[in-house]
Parts: sequence; C-alpha cells; structure tokens
Amino acid sequence: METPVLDPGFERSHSGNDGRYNKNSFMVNPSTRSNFGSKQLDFSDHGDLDGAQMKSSGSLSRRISFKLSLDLSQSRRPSLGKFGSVNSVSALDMIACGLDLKHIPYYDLSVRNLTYKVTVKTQATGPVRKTLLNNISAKAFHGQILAVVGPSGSGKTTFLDALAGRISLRSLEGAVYANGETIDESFKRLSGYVMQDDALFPMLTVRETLLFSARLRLPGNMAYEEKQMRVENMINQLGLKRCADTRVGNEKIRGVSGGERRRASIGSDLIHDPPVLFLDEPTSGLDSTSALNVMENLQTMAKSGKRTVVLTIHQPSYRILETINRVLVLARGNVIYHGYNDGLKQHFETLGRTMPEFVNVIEYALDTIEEYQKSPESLEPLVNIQLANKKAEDMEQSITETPEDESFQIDPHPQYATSALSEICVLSSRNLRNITRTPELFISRAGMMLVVALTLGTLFLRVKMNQEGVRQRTSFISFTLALLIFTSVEAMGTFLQERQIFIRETSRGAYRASTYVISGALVIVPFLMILAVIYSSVAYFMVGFVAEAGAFFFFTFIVFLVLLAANSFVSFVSGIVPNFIVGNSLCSAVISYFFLFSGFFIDRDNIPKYWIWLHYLSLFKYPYESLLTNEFGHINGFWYGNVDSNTLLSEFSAGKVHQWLNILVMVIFFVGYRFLFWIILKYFTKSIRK
Ligand SMILES: Nc1ncnc2c1ncn2[C@@H]1O[C@H](COP(=O)(O)OP(=O)(O)OP(=O)(O)O)[C@@H](O)[C@H]1O
Repeated sequence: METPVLDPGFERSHSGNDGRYNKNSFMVNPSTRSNFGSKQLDFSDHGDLDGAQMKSSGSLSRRISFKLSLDLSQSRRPSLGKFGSVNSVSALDMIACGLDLKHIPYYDLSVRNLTYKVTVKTQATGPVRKTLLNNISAKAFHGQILAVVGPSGSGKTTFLDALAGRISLRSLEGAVYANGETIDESFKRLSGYVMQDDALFPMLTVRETLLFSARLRLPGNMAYEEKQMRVENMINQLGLKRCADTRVGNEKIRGVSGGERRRASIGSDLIHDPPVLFLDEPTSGLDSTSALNVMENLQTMAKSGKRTVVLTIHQPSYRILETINRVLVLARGNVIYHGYNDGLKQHFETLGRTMPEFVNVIEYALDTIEEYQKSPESLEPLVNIQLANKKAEDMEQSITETPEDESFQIDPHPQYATSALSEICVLSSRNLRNITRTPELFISRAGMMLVVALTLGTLFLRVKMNQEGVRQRTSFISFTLALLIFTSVEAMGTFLQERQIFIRETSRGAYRASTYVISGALVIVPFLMILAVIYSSVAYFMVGFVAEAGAFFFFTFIVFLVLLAANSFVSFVSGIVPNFIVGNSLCSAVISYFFLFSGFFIDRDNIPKYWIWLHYLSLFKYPYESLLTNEFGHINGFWYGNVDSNTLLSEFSAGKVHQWLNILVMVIFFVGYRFLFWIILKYFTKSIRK
C-alpha cells in the first residue's frame, strides 16, 4: 500500500468553525491529490472491498480528511460541535464547480454492542422489560449504502432511530461512533433523516419545496443564486425535472406521483448535502420502477458525494439489491448477518444450507429466518453463528485499530445554518405562499364574518337609546365576542396539519421553534386585521353604535385584538393535543368557561371568590368591558329613567375600566399564549424515543 504524501506546510490547526472537517484535518498538496486519492482514500467505487482492505482504509479515513482551499468553503458551515461542520465544501458545490470529489469530508459509522430495552405493561405479569435491539454491532461506510433488512417487527426502524439520534442516548446501552467518536446532539445536524411519511406542504411545487428547504438549511451568507443552483442540481440528481413545477399534493390534493413525492421528500431533507443520510423505508409504497429509481438516485448520491447512507428496506428486488453495498439482517432485534451482500450466501452455507441458484439472497435470508423462528430451537443457531463471526472480526480489529483520541470539544450551543431573522423571513414567505394557494380558507371565513355581520345588523338594526336598546347592545357585544373567539378554533387545523413537517424539519435542526412561532404570528396578523375591518364596518353602523370615528376605530381595534388573542390561544392548545377532535373539544370547553365567566351572564361582584380567577383569565372579560365602555362611555345623558352611562357601566362591573390596561392584557394574551406554544414546541414536541 502506498503512503499518502501530505504536504506538512499545509497542516492545519484543529478548532473553530471555518469549515474544517475534524481536528485531524490536513490540506492536500494538489499535486499529490490524484496519486493517493484514487488508491487509498476513494472507497466509493469499492463496494466489494474485502474486510481487511476496508478496515485499513476505514482507519485511515478516521485519521485523515482533506479540505480544499476554496473561498466558498469559508464560514459557510455552522459549527457542529465535535463533528465539525456539515461539509467544508459540499458535494454539490463541488459538482457545480466541476471540482474533484475526492476531497469531500466523510463519516464512517460504527455501532458497538447496541442494546435498547423498553418497559411494556402486560396484563398478566405487569411491567416487563422488552429488548428491541440486542447487542448489535454494525458498520456503515461512506460512499456506500447499508441496508437494514429483516422480517416485520425485527427492529429495523428502531435500529435506524438509534443510529440517527432519535432515541435518547440515556436509554441505549453500547455506543454509536462516527469516525471513531461517540455521537452526540451535534451529530444530528450533520445527518439527514428521511422519515417514512412524506410530510411536505401539498400546495407547494417540488421546486418551491426544495428551494424553501435550501433557504432554511443552507448558510445565510450563501448567495440566493447559489441556493437556486443547488436546488436545480438536486432536481436533476433525483430525476424530478419533469415535475419540478407541479404541486406536491397529497391524498386529497392532486399532485406529483407517489415516487416523485418520495424523491421530493428525500431531496428536501438532503438539500444541505449532509454527509450521513438515514432513510426509513425510502421505497415503501412505490412501484418497482419508482423504487429502483429512488435507490439508484441514492446510490449515485452515496458514490458521488461520499455520503454514508443507511436505510431500512422490505424485501429488496434483485435489481435494488445491486444498488446496496452492505446489509444488516435483523430478526427480533438480533443481528443475523452483517457484511457485504455477496457474503450472505456463504454465511448461510456455514449453517449447512445451500442456497438455490437464481434466488434473491435477501428473500432467501428472510425465508430462512422464518423457518428458524418456527423451529423449536428458534433463532439461536443463526444468532450464534453471527456472534462467532463477530468475535473473529473483533479480534482482527483490535490488532489493526489504534485507540481514539477522546479530547474533542463538544459545542454546547450547536448553531443553525442561518440567522433567526432570515428564518423568520423564509418561514413567513412559505406560510404566505401556502395561505395564498388556499384562498378558499380565508375567503370562507371572511364570507362567514360578513354574513354574520349582516344578520346581526338586521336583527339589531338601529338599536334605540332605551332599556331594550341597552340590553340589545350588551347582547350584540357578547355575541360578537363569542363569534370571534369560537370561530378561531378552525386555526387549529393549520398547526396539526403542519406538525409532522415541523417535527421532520426541526428534528434535524432546520430552524428554531421560536422563529416558527413568530413567523406564524406575523403572517396571520394582516388576515385577522382584514376580518376585523370587514366585520366592524358592516355590523357597527347597521346596529347603530355611537357614530364617532374614534369609537368605531376603537371597536375595530378591539375586535382585531380579540382575534389575535384567540388565535394564539388556539395555537397553544394545538400544541398540546394529539388531534383535531381532542383539540376542538378542549378548546370549545375552555372557551365556554371563559364565556361563562366573562361578566355577561354573572356580574363580577356576584361570582364566588373561588371562581374569580377564571373571570380574570377569561379571554372575554377584557374586550367585553372595553366595548361596553366604548359604547356607553361615549353617550352622555340618560338611557332610560334616571339611568345614565356611569350607572350602566357600574351595573356591568365595568365602572372603573382602564382601556389601556385592558389593551395591554389582550396583548399579553396574544404574546403569552404564543410563548406557551413555543415552550410546547421546543421542549415537548420531539420525535425522540425514550
Ligand atoms: N415503544 C415501544 N414499546 C414496545 N414495543 C415497541 C416499541 N416500539 C417498537 N416496539 C416493538 O419493537 C419491535 C421492532 O419495531 P420496529 O418498528 O423497529 O420494527 P421494524 O422491523 O421496523 O418493523 P416493520 O418492518 O414492520 O416496520 C416491534 O415488535 C414493535 O412492536
């Protein structure tokens, strides 16, 4: 084996976030690049390397990485703790610049003795520990695809989740290493995870989906044109050119085909070109051609970008098998085989079995597992054979491997790709695009407000200044508030629909929960303002409220604040409920209580002391008192008998209303519920298993 020639003059220091791969980075003397690049460091074309070769290459890859002296590599990548930045120069950047791909940083993963147990409650025995992963050891190399296969329930997804940091590290025994370093939170940010469900916005086109993802996940200081170029490259790479401007769609909305949606989903999770990719069943639900297409794309991405691809798959066809380099066969959480595809046949031969010719080796493995599972000795012989092989491999490894350096610094504050402000802009523009693509939602609510305003306007037409007029005014105000607050519940659907997308995007650090909350609030403001104006300008004058500009604008402003506060409250509830049915019931129940304690049905003075807190928490109390004061406070003189405005207001417990204080409380409701929503999203809406 030739020794790589490193130019000592190019040796680099190891800290900082300037795009370095890891602390053992060296700069390659360009004149020597091709010499050793092809002979020792480029494994991407060596899916059939034998174990010994791979081991020596693997250990070399941990020790040496290369970084190209390119301007575009500098300060693009966020710091990723001990794993350095995502890429110093991404594969796609390099392709776009026509540069040599042999110098892309890469990661080799290894799993040692990974065990994962959960506690399950059974009726017969009470809580028992169930082993979902049992002492699993495996490796995934860059430039290759490792496929996790096995019968249903064998632990494929669980294994992928453990590797991808989707299971709390505290719950796992054993360890997962990336280039010999144990993984931590920062590792998540440099890996992409494609879930089984394609959680995408149905109203965006494929190109828009990828572009929004690029704007969120690529560094803020990268030019917009470059991001667009990255998107076009991804579209070409994934074969999405023909449908790039078609809406993604879903089960209800016509859009791209299932295979194209799958590829769009893969593209949006991989647009930032993560060096490690995890995919859960990327071919599920696809016809054989689309499935092969997806796998070929992944193979190209793995090879050309030196990415490490780990995926789960059900019964891959013969042609799909050719796109996979290594397999990990699991059964009931145990490793049955781990290694290169062509070793599988030989592996089963050690059991004294002969695999028939022209049989798909994975199908054969699954059939064999099934057979053993049904036999009295169960999986034991299969597990023992694998354990014996592993022992031999471990011994070999202990001779060739040197101990790892454990002195890496973990960055306690892993950064996001772009600034909070930029995230707010991108998320707001995405929200806006989604809203404008579904105008019927806003139009129907605006139409409903108009119809109700007209109905109330005719019902309470030109109310008089007498006792009946007073009753009608208070009824109109309380009904208006009930209408505004109860109908806000429909906003819950938005977040519940988006929740999977939010989890998918934020689980890999695409953006902050706070910017998601802020952008959601910002985008809704103009729409709620329009609703407030529509309702007030029709109902206010038809009912015949005090004809003063100031009073009208104040009424409209309060209606707007009520809509804002109610929207925030509903957002908060949507964060804590599992689905719309529960959310709708909860919201309706709580809002009904708020209404009951508003002061309309029972005066504040008559509410029992132990219930008074509900009066002060009520979303109705403050606008109700403000609107009463706005109406009655503007009219001097007697309403009926010797009852003047002051008497009326004190009767409604609104005698000493400070309008600015009420406004402040409503603003606090608006901000406070959003804040609680943020807490829920940040700390409780996680896709991590315990
Ligand atoms: N939280 C849990 N509590 C108890 N058992 C669990 C839990 N999560 C998963 N399991 C069980 O662990 C086993 C492995 O599940 P996993 O989803 O990893 O299997 P899989 O191989 O991906 O299955 P499939 O191919 O059907 O998707 C299953 O038997 C499943 O029922």
